[in-house]
Amino acid sequence: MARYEQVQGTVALITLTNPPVNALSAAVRLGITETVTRALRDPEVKSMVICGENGVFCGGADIREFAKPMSGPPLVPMIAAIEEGEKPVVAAIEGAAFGGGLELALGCHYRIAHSKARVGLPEVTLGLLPAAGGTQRLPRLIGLAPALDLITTGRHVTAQEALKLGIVDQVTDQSALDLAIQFAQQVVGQPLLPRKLSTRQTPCPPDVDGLLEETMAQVKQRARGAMAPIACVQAVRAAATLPYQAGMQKEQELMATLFHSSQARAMQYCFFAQRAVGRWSLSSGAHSGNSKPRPVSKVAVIGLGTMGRGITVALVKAGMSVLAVETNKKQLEIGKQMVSAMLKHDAQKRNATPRLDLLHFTIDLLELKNTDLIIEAVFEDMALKKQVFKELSSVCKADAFLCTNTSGLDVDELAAVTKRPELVVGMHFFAPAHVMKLLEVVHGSRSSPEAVATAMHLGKRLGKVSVLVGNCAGFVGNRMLKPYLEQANFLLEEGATPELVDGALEEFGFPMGVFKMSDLSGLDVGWRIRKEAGLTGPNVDPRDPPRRRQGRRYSPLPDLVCEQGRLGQKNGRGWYLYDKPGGRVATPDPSIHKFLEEYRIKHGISPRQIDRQEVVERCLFALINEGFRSLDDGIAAGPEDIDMIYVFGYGWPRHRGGPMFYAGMVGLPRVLTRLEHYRQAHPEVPHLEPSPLLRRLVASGSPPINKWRDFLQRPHSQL
Ligand SMILES: CCCCCCCCCCCCC[C@H](O)CC(=O)SCCNC(=O)CCNC(=O)[C@H](O)C(C)(C)COP(=O)(O)OP(=O)(O)OC[C@H]1O[C@@H](n2cnc3c(N)ncnc32)[C@H](O)[C@@H]1OP(=O)(O)O
Ligand SMILES: NC(=O)c1ccc[n+]([C@@H]2O[C@H](COP(=O)([O-])OP(=O)(O)OC[C@H]3O[C@@H](n4cnc5c(N)ncnc54)[C@H](O)[C@@H]3O)[C@@H](O)[C@H]2O)c1
Repeated sequence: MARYEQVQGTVALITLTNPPVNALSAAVRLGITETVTRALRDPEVKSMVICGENGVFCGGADIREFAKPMSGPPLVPMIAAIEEGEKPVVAAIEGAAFGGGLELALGCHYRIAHSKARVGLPEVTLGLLPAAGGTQRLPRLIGLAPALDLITTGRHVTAQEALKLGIVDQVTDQSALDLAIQFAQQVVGQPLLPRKLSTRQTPCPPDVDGLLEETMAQVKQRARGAMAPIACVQAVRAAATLPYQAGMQKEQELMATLFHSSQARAMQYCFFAQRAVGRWSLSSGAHSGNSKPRPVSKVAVIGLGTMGRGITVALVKAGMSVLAVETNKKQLEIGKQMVSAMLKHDAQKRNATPRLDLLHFTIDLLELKNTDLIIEAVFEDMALKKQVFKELSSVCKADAFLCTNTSGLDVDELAAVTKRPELVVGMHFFAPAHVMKLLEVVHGSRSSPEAVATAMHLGKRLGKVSVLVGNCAGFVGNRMLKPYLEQANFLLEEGATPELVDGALEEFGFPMGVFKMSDLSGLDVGWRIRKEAGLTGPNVDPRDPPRRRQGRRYSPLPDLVCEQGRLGQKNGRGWYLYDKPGGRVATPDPSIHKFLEEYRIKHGISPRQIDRQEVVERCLFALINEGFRSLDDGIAAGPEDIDMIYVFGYGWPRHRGGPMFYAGMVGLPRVLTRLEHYRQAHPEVPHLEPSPLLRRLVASGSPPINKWRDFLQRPHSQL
């Protein structure tokens, strides 16, 4: 797993050979240990170069090995042997040097990078810290503040930034390997001690404690309960305050607390799940491996509201030409101003030029005749969307794909009004569409594999995590959100306050609780949907009592709040009070408390003490239960799909792995028992009835999450 060659007479070239990313598996570590020992012993060899095969230096430790018993030579002594050796070693970094890969490079005496290479210590994103000396060597090389930044965020750094920071010694547009070999010959005989990072002092600012405290406070706030970022600060502190060996000891101790933690397992599960959801398949036998996307160069976006603007920005940022369409000149001008401003703002942040030349605006649908793919983002109104799809079907070229950004309407119903139902798919973006990483690609019953492949591929080009889902009301994400919102409202009826519910969910790790999130989205959005569904407004069945609709318990609280003119952040009043319309800082509102008290009195409800555990269980177990139903219906292909939808689209804390992974961590029998308990207490809430799949899994001994697919009633039946 490490190839040994002698080049230019005196240079030992060691190549890591473990495709696709040359991860440091046990075999690779053994290969490095043996080849380095050989080179150090060979009197003909004066220096060494370490590189990776196939244009990638090294993607770090082999993450798949973390779940198995450790075998092979450990990384720390392997890297120490390279650094301590008396022959200069140069790392030739092409592609990527991440995690253990960069730590290996830091053990080398020099680093040469290709201009397209990226480096970083992303262990924190796996629930770990860089534990092969990274927390001790990087600060000694680049200083305390930049090392804290890189290690606590895990961000990837370009070769140019790495050169500026001093992580690499040279960057080249040519072959990094050729330059490294040349370099390795030139440095023979030069003093090696100053190049050994373990011998250096960490460059620190005068107020070390102040910097560490400030960083710790920021990290704790960002971490939302994740342990790894905090351990990263503690480890880097050791690099600034302790001798090297004691720092290494601290690094190992901190790693020991993280390594087998549920958070690390959750985050490593997310790493692989994110990649797995890209490998989609349909019941027809079509799959990502045998279905080719069609090239798309011209895209149109219909509707330049909240979503259309974000989608347009995302497309332009990916270098695509976009024709943006609105109903009239006034709306078009507003949309144009907004999109241009968003692109300029984004370019300014990146010190780049906004690609306004890729944007075209029109109110004339006839201009769409050469477009390859159209994304409709008009109001959530089936009649309007059908009208738009009919027009698109007649004006667009026969093989153009027609996609809808609907949040949950029936994709088949839209496809049916076109002459090309096989080219219709859902592309459900999340707000703000140029920021949020999730794309639900909705497969209608007649969507072709080519249409699915093209939408999935387009999502990838936009930098999204694309997840293929089936067609049902709300698809996967919004369908599961319904019981979650419902439970939150019931908790208010029973005695909770918005801040109690939100506090419990934020403590769980969500960036904001359900009521703050609703205020942010706008309370009128759900109100409109409930009116259309006949749950409130003039279409309600007059025989329904106020707290019952369509045969089940219903809470009119959100409708009553809207009727008071409280629409959320947009007008400064929702479940909370804001300093001004559009304000972001939520303050508990005594008039909402009074309103809730009066409501309970009116409906004869005796408020009770509700604790945080009940909030988490009622809201999240109801959501998880619907996740099991979506799996059993074949609307979600697997638990990983649901988990990635929630992590990337709904702010589910990554260190808890997603709702389905979390259910497995809590224990399926416990989730079942608690749902049964709440169902008994609230017999009029069908969403609390444990799903048949959950029952089957528990009856089968609660198999691990990677076996759940074997228990599905209709695997892929809807896809
Ligand atoms: C009492 C107990 C004491 C316990 C103490 C234990 C001490 C243990 C000592 C450990 C020492 C720690 C060493 C180190 O600090 C830890 C690490 O290095 S962790 C790994 C850090 N690296 C990363 O996070 C990088 C991960 N990879 C990527 O970001 C990307 O893959 C890439 C390298 C940028 C390449 O991107 P792409 O080209 O887009 O390719 P893909 O992402 O699709 O990947 C292709 C394929 O490769 C698989 N893969 C990638 N990286 C790894 C890896 N590091 N290990 C295993 N597999 C990897 C990836 O999953 C893809 O495969 P697929 O999933 O599609 O089958
Ligand atoms: N807002 C969200 O958070 C969100 C998230 C995901 C999906 N969606 C979905 O995206 C779609 C758009 O939602 P939004 O929030 O952007 O709505 P919005 O009200 O902000 O914007 C809709 C835009 O469509 C334009 N429009 C209406 N009819 C049109 C027509 N015939 N031709 C061209 N333009 C037309 C309107 O002028 C308006 O600018 C909806 O289907 C919604 O359910 C919204």
